[in-house]
Amino acid sequence: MPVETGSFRPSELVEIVRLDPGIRLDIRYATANNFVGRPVYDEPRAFLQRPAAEALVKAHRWLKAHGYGIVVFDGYRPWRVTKLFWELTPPDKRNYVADPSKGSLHNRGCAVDVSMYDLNTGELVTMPSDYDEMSERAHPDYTGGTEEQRRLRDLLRTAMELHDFKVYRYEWWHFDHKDWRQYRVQDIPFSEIPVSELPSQPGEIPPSNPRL
Ligand SMILES: C[C@@H](N)C(=O)N[C@H](C)C(=O)O
Ligand SMILES: [Zn+2]
Repeated sequence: MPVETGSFRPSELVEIVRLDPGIRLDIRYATANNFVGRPVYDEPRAFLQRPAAEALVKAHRWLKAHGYGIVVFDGYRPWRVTKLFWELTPPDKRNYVADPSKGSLHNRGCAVDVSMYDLNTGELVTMPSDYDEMSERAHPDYTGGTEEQRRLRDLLRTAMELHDFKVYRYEWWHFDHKDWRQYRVQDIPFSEIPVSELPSQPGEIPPSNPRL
């Protein structure tokens, strides 16, 4: 684990679906359908630090007016999983995984991997690349693919960037929350994450302005 000095906020990891059950999960790291080829999580769950989780709920509600909802592939990720990803990824593809000597922003509970589903059909949308595809098609500025794929990718980016997230320059699905510097790298498994005493109810998060 990286040695981190300085002061940090106490961790308050919240389970995303408790804030808004309309946010869907597709936790491929709890299945064999991921770039490792086997499950690396015991449970298909997703957590974020509270400010990031609340911002994600606002992005999801903003997207509603456009006919889409958020699908989460991954949120908080224990550090040992970042270390495993790094070890299994060829050196020339390591732009697509975080260096464990620094830790991933996922380890701080402040990064989230997301896509969108169509509110009418319930289907996951098609983006210019698959999730975790380690190629230039994954880059948020990739100019290939279809116009519709790029429109969807750019709509997701707009929704997230209006709500305090920043896209990662090599992955259209990876977004960092602005508060990431305030939280430490952690390695606790999902089963040991304390249950928050104060789960926000859906109505407690003010709606974002859908006209923005
Ligand atoms: C592994 C991929 N889904 C991802 O999250 N990559 C970034 C760079 C990370 O590991 O933090
Ligand atoms: Zn990510």
